[in-house]
Amino acid sequence: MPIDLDHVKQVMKEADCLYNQQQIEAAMDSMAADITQTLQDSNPIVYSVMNGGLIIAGQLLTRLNFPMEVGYLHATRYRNKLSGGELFWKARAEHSLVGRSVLIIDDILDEGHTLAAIVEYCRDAGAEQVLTCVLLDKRHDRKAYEGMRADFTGLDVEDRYLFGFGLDYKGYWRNAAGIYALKDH
Ligand SMILES: O=P(O)(O)OC[C@H]1O[C@H](OP(=O)(O)OP(=O)(O)O)[C@H](O)[C@@H]1O
Ligand SMILES: Nc1nc2[nH]cnc2c(=O)[nH]1
Repeated sequence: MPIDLDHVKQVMKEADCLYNQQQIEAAMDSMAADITQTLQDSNPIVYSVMNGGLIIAGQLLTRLNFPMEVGYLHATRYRNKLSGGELFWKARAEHSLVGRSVLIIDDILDEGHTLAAIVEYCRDAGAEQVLTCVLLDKRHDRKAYEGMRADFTGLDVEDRYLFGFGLDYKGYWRNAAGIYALKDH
């Protein structure tokens, strides 16, 4: 069934803006400095996790001024729904990961099952080190394992359904230049 675009627009009107573009840019500057310090001499392969990682990866990568290869992985467990299910792989790595440093960039660490599975996949494929970077870490106690954190985190965020800056509401608003929380969620 096609989605009602008036509903999509209404969702944005009623949403709460949790972080604006300026705040996100400051967080990306800070992450870029930390990533540079850690990875600048390691010739990493940097993967964006599609689809949500697209915007943050694009904007973060231009802040990193050292040699790297860039690609994407595509794994999803929400599939435009508001709650997650089993992880479904759509595209795996094209490079050999043997002996390499790998940086995974995604929009959010929520329960963490997506990132945990991707890290395990890269390690199994022979990567020497696998580091993770997320714009957002959702605060709650439902993580895949206790104390789970990414190696680089932009902003902590409250436990609500979010969209914007890569995150979708039913496939829409990934393009929004801020982080928004759905009304009453
Ligand atoms: O920490 P988790 O609870 O596993 O959730 C985080 C994942 O959920 C979203 O992806 P989604 O499956 O919605 O696919 P998408 O990136 O195409 O929106 C997001 O981009 C992360 O990859
Ligand atoms: N759009 C969206 N995708 C998610 N994947 C995991 N958590 C979220 C969330 O809050 N919003």
